[in-house]
Amino acid sequence: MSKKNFNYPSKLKLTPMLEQYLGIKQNYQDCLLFFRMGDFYELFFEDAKIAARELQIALTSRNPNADTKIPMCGVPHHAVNEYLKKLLNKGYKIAICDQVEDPKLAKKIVKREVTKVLTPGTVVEDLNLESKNNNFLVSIFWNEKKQQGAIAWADFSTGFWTGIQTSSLEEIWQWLFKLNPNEILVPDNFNLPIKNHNIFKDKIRILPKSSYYSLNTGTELLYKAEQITSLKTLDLEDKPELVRVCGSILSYHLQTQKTNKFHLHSFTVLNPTNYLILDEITERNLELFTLLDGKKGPGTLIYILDNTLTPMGGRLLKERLSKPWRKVKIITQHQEVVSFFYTSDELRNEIRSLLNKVYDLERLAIRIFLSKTTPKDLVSLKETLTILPQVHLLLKKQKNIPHFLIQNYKKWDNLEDIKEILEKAILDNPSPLITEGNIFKLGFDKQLDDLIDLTEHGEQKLKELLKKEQEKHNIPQLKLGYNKVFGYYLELSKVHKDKVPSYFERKQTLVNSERFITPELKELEDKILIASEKRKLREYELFQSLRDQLAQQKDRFLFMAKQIAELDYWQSLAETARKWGWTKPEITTSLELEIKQGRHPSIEGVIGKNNYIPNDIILSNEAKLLIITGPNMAGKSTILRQTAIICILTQMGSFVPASYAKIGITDRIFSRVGASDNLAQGQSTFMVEMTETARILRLAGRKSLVILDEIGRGTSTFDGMALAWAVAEELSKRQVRTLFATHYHELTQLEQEYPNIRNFNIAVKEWKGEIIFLRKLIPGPADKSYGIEVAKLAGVPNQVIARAKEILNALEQKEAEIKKKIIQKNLLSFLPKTKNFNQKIATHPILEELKHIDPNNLTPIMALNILNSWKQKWGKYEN
Ligand SMILES: Nc1ncnc2c1ncn2[C@@H]1O[C@H](COP(=O)(O)OP(=O)(O)OP(=O)(O)O)[C@@H](O)[C@H]1O
Repeated sequence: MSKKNFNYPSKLKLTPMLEQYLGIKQNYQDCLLFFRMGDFYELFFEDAKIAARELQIALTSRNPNADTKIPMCGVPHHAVNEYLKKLLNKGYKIAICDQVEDPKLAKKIVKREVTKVLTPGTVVEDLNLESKNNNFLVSIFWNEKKQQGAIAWADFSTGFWTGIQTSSLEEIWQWLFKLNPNEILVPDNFNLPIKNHNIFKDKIRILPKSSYYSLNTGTELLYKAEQITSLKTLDLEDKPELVRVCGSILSYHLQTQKTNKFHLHSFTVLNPTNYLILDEITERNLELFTLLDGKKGPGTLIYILDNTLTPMGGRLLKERLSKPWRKVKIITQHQEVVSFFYTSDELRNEIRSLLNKVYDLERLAIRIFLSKTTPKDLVSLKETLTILPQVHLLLKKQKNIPHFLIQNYKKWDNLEDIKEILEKAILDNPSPLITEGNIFKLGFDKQLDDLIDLTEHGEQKLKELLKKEQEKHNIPQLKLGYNKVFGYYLELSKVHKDKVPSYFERKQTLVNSERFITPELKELEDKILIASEKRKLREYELFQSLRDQLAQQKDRFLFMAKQIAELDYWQSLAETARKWGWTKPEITTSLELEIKQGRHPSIEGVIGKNNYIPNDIILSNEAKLLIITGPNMAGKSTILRQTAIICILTQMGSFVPASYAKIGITDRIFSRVGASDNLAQGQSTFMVEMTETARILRLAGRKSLVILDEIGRGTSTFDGMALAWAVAEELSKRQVRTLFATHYHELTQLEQEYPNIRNFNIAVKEWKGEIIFLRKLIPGPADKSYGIEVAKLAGVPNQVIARAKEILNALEQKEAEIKKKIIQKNLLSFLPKTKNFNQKIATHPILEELKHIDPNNLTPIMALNILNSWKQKWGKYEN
């Protein structure tokens, strides 16, 4: 929503309240202004129309009888969060304008100020935050002249932020799609397709480049926020575009958080070479977080993988799944710890039952620091802190702990001092609001104790005073009363007039009695009447001071939040491995990949352990590119995806769904799987397919893993096949580890020409005219397509199936025969040879060995041994 010039009807007669409203609204034109009036937040003019429509609440008018009406709607203040949540989800920016003085003390009109600005990408309150998801705000900058740009992203609710500078605009888009942020900041000169991009249009905030993206302001803000004196400290001295985007995020921080306190962690420049790069398309194709149709839940990898119990652990798991490691040392360190938790079910169960009671320490710490915490937050903090020492003790008791885990828990800080304060201070079930009192326990503060005593025992104290006066002057007839005019009074019948002491001040004379007050009674009355207000005020003061005290401990809280997240991550991977019978993979720096009895975890999760048929896959120097053929529905895509998923899991330090796996580290995984059109971006299905293929061919290297599913099928047979053929050749020549599923049977001839290409197919059986899927990957090409049989299975009517068969027969006999002759028999002989193919690589190792064997000098035993070694090496591809 952007309203540059806020207009209101000029004929409007302005009341002081409206004048105040308009004065404030001028500065928040791009926000919906929630204006506090008594127990309601009201919205006026255009804001009211939008809110009424979006929130489905009644639109009324402030001055129903006037000529020029003011549209208005409102929501009760105690339910405001629900409404805010809805508007944030729809991408609105909201300014909350509160009454900042006591209305009773206000001389004319109560003072109001905007106390916070909420935007979808910057909220830190528990509003629309999903506990196990990060809430990213992204900022982008592109310097057209230098052809250089940067992207940075921050989660204000956890303090995490990072970014990269790059000379590739495409890389910026990749990150943007992958992060799928809730809000995107861009400078006003940003003349790129993003502006028109349907997907992100509601999330974009266009900011003035000169102020938000200035290099000087960016540098100054970074100095202030990170408390540094040189950009070198953050490795930013040679990254001006990144400094600009960081600056824009910090400026936005100032604007929205309404505080000069920066709470983001130390900025780290992201180094992509540390990670296995999975672009957004690959994440989507492999259904890591969402299904292809965008839904979450069963069928996604995260659904199977996530056995975390804390929000921090859940977020960490997602982060690592989207960015697994690339360094063997790091992976094995984590793998050892996962193994440790895997082997002891008892320990894991105990840890799990403790972690289950831990709250979101990370977000609690940030809310405390930003003074946005509630009494309930402090109860959650207290409960979390009671768990920490128990987890610590449990870990300390264990034997044979991996060194990496010891390092982790040695630095453990149980935060016992904070726990003690909270235990003394906060009630177990405090009031949800900080202004309502009823937050603190007795014994925490003497002044508050007196006030609580008065509010809760005032009546008793009055009775005690009465008794004292009765006994002192021997007038048991003295009574206590109350009326609105005098408040509390002492009453005595006229009969005992002579017993009235001199300090009793007469207030009223009735027919038979007289009413008095005493200085002591007056003082007690004042105390009682204002004690309740005073108590609220005192509790508010105490809460603020406790919050400030806790805010200073932010780094300790965040450190422990990290420890807990890490622990939760390990136990979760161990739990998943146990649940699904996964094994620990071997990791190597070679380019090999060997998976025995591999399964697709998400499909297995849906169809059940017993219904999944495992498969072996070997990629080696001699089998770098596997051409996988087989009928529709046989399981080609599944095997492609499961191989990629097993690599990803390995590099997260996880166990994998296989009986054995040896995985050579991968730097990038590329996928071209299935039809995904991007009509929103104005591209056809075939165009998307080719754009993705082009990207793979540009970026894939020997350490990458490429999975290609039926490329070229979106165009005419010859065009498509020619493209698929050429792409396979290219990847084979570049020795990129590739799984290539295709329906073009002609491609299986590539095996004869390229020594690192191998044919595989997924076996099916025909039985009484029906097709039975065996789901087994076996060497060699598939014999036929079975397209019509699969169509029959899908319920295509019998008459259509029968007719299709007729047509197929005819085609096969006549035209198809001619084609077959040309394509299948002679294709290799008449296709032009490719250039620059390295013959040395192309030679099959067996042939290479044969060259050096002299049969005349071989004994039968030696010959048998050689044969045996070949059998061991090459005989794996048996049926
Ligand atoms: N190994 C397996 N064990 C059990 N079920 C499997 C296995 N592999 C695949 N399936 C089941 O078969 C379905 C189809 O598999 P998949 O999509 O991989 O086939 P495909 O050969 O790629 O088909 P198409 O060529 O039509 O795209 C999967 O959704 C899954 O339910």
